[in-house]
Amino acid sequence: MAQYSRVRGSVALLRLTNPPVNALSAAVSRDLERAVRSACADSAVRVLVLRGHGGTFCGGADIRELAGLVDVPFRVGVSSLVALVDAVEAAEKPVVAAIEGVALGGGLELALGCHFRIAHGQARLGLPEVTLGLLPAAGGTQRLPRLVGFPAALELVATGRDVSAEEALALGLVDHVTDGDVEEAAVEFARRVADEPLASRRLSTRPPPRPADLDTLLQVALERAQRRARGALAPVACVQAVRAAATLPFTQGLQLEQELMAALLPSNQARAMQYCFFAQRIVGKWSLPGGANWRNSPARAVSRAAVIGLGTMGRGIAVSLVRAGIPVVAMETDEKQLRVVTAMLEREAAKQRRSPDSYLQLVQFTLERRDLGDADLVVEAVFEDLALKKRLFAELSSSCRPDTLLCSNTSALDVDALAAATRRPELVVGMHFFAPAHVMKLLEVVCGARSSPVAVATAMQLGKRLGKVSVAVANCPGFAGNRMLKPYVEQASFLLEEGATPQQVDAVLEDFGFAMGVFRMSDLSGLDVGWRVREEAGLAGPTVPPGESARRRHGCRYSPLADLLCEHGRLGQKTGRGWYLYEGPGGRAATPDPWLHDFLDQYRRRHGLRPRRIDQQEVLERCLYALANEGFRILEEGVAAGPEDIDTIYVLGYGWPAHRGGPMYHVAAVGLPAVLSRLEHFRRLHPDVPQLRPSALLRHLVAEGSPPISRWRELLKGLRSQL
Ligand SMILES: CC(C)(COP(=O)(O)OP(=O)(O)OC[C@H]1O[C@@H](n2cnc3c(N)ncnc32)[C@H](O)[C@@H]1OP(=O)(O)O)[C@@H](O)C(=O)NCCC(=O)NCCSC(=O)C[C@@H](O)CCCCCCCCCCCCC(=O)O
Repeated sequence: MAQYSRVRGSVALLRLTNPPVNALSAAVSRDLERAVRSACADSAVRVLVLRGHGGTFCGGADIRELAGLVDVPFRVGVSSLVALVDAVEAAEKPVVAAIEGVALGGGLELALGCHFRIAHGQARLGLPEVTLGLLPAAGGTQRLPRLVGFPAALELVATGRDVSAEEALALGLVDHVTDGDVEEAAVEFARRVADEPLASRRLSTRPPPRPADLDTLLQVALERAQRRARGALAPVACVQAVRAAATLPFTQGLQLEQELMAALLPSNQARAMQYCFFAQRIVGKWSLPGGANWRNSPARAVSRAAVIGLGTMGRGIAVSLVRAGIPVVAMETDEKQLRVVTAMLEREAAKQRRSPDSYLQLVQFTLERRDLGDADLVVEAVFEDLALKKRLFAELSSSCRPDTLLCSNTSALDVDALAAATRRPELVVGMHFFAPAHVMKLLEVVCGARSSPVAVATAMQLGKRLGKVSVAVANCPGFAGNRMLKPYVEQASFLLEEGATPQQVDAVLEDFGFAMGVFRMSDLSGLDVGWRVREEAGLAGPTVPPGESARRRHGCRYSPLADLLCEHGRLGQKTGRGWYLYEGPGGRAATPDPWLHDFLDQYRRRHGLRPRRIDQQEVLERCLYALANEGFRILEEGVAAGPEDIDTIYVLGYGWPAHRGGPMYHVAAVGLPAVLSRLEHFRRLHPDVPQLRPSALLRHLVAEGSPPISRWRELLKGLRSQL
C-alpha cells in the first residue's frame, strides 16, 4: 500500500508497498492516489518524492488482475492506475520519482506522470507490455514519445526492451542517475526543484516532436515488429498508439491507446502471453521425487567456474558466465577458438558499455586440466560424443575438488551414464544450453537419477544468474525439447514424401508464427547434426541391418530423405545447399532449389508414392499434434513436471510463438477432444507411425472432461514422477 511521511521538513516521502515487486493493483493504485492527494493538501509539504518498497520502484500493473486471475471488477482495476498517473501529473507540487530496481510497464508510466525522475545506476526501465500481448495503456504511448522522441519511443514500446539507467539518462528518460542512496539523491533533488514551475514538466501538455520522416519510422517499426513476431497483434497496436502521439492531441491519443488496449486485453494472444509469463515463474519452483525442492534446497555459491571446449556452445557459455561476473577458467586446445572468445567478450563489453578489460580479466585460458581444480562448477562443452564425454568425466572426477559440480552441456546424451563414469554421481547434472548460448534465454537442467538436490539447485540458480529461465527435466533421450522435436521433424519429412515441398511446409509453420519453418531451421542448424544422431541410433548409415527397407526401421515408417541429402553433401547453410539453395557456403538467404524438387519427384517415383495435394490444416495438425502428443508422453512419464515446463522450453528454446502460448497451451486452446479425434484420424491413415497414436494422458484428460491447463500440474502429481 502507500505510506506517507515527511522528511527534511517539507518533503513528503511516499512509499509504494506491495511486495514482491510493488505491482499496482487496483487497491494499491487507489491508496497511492489518496496518499498523493493528502500530501498535496498538506501545507507543510512543498515537494513529493515517490519511491518503492524493498529496493524496487514498481513492476507495473498487477498482471493477475489484467489476466482476470483475481477477482477485481475489471473497469475499476484498470481505471485506478490511469487515474493515479493523471493525479500525479496534475499535482500542483513537484513530484519526483526515485527509481531503483525496476520501473516497468505501469511503474514507468507512473514515473512518466511524475515531474522529475531520479534513477539508481543499477535500475532498469521499460515498457514490456507488448511481451504480455498488451500495450502501455496508462498514458505510456503518449507521454514517452513527448519525452524521448519517436524513434526511441517506437523501439521501446514495440519491442518491450528495457534500458539501463545510463541509457535512460542518455535518452532523456531520467533527469539524474546516482550510484548512492536513491532516496537521499531524490530528496536532495526535490528540495532544489521545489519552486520550479511545473507546466513544462507535465508531459501531457508538451507538443510532441514531429520528425519529418515519421511515416518511414512507423513503417520500419511495424515491419520489424511483424518480422519478430509474425501474426502478433500487440506490436501492431503499439505502433498505432505511438503514431497517435504525433497525429492527435494528447487526450485523443490517450483515448485511442485505451481503445486499442480494450481490444487486446480479452484477446487469446494476450491470454497466451500472460500464461507464458506465469509459466516462466512456475518452472523455477522445481521439486524432486524425494521431497527436495526449490524452497528447502539451497544452491551452492558459484564463485569460480570452468568451461571445457570453446566450440560454438562452450564460447557462448563462457561469455554468459563472464557477463554475470563469474570468473572462468576456459580450457581449449585450439588457439583459434581462444581468439574468437576474446573477440566475443570485447563485443559484449562494448554492448554493455563496459571496458574490454573488465570482461577479459575474468577469463583465464588454459590447456592444463589441473587449472580447473579450483572451480566450484565445471561445464563440459566438448563434441557430442558419449564415449568422449564419459572419459572426460572420469578424469574430471579425479582431478577436480571433491565438491566440484560436474555439468555436461549436452542436447540429448545420457546424463546417468556420465554420472556413472565419476566417483561423484550425485554432483553430476546436465545443462542443455541453446545456441547461441549467450543469447538464448533457455536452460534445460537435466536431473539424473542420482543428481543431488544441491546439484539441481545450483544448476537452476546458475541459469537464473546467467539471465536465463531454467527448466528442470528428467534424463531421457533428447530430454524434453529435442525429444518432442523428433516426431515434428518426422511428420514434416513424411509430408514431403506424400507431395508437399519444404517451402510449403515452412510457409504454413511460419504463418502460424514460428520464426522459421522446420526445413529452414534444419538448414540453419546443419543436417549432419541429426544424421549423426540417427547413425548412432542405428537408423542411418552402416549400422542399419542389411536388407532393411529404405522407408522402414524397427517395423515403423521411416523417411530417409534427410540422410540422402547428407549423402549428397547437402548439409544446409554451411555447404550452401540443404533443403534450400543459398548464395554460397554460409549463406543465409534461402531460395527453393529445382534440384531438390527433381530429387523429391524421383524419390517418390522410386518408392511408388503418388504425390497428393496437402492442405495447410493437415501440415499444421500433423506437425504440431505429433509434437504435443510427445509432450503428453513426457508428462505421463514425469520427464517434465507440468505443461508450463514444456511450453516454456518451446517458447524460449524452439521459436514457438509466445502469442500461441506453447504446444501444450495450444492443444488445450484448440480443445483436447478435437486434438484427440484428429490424432486418431491420422493414426488410422498411418498405422505404422507410433507418434500419431494418442498418448494415454491425452485420453485420460479427455475422459476427465478436459480440465483447464492450470489444473494439469496438480493432476500429474498423482502419476509417476521423476521430478
Ligand atoms: C519485476 C520483475 C523484473 C522482477 O523479476 P524477479 O526475477 O525479481 O522476480 P519474478 O519475476 O520471479 O517475480 C516475483 C513475483 O512477482 C510476480 N510479479 C512480477 N511482476 C508482477 C506484476 N506486474 N503483477 C503481478 N505479479 C507480478 C511474479 O509472478 C512472481 O510471483 P510468483 O508467485 O509467480 O512467483 C519481473 O517480475 C517482471 O518482469 N515483471 C513483469 C513486469 C511487467 O511486465 N510489467 C507490465 C505489467 S502490465 C502493465 O503495467 C499495464 C499498464 O500499461 C497499465 C494498464 C492500464 C490499463 C488501462 C486500460 C484501459 C483500457 C480500458 C479497457 C476497458 C475494457 C472493458 O471495459 O471491457
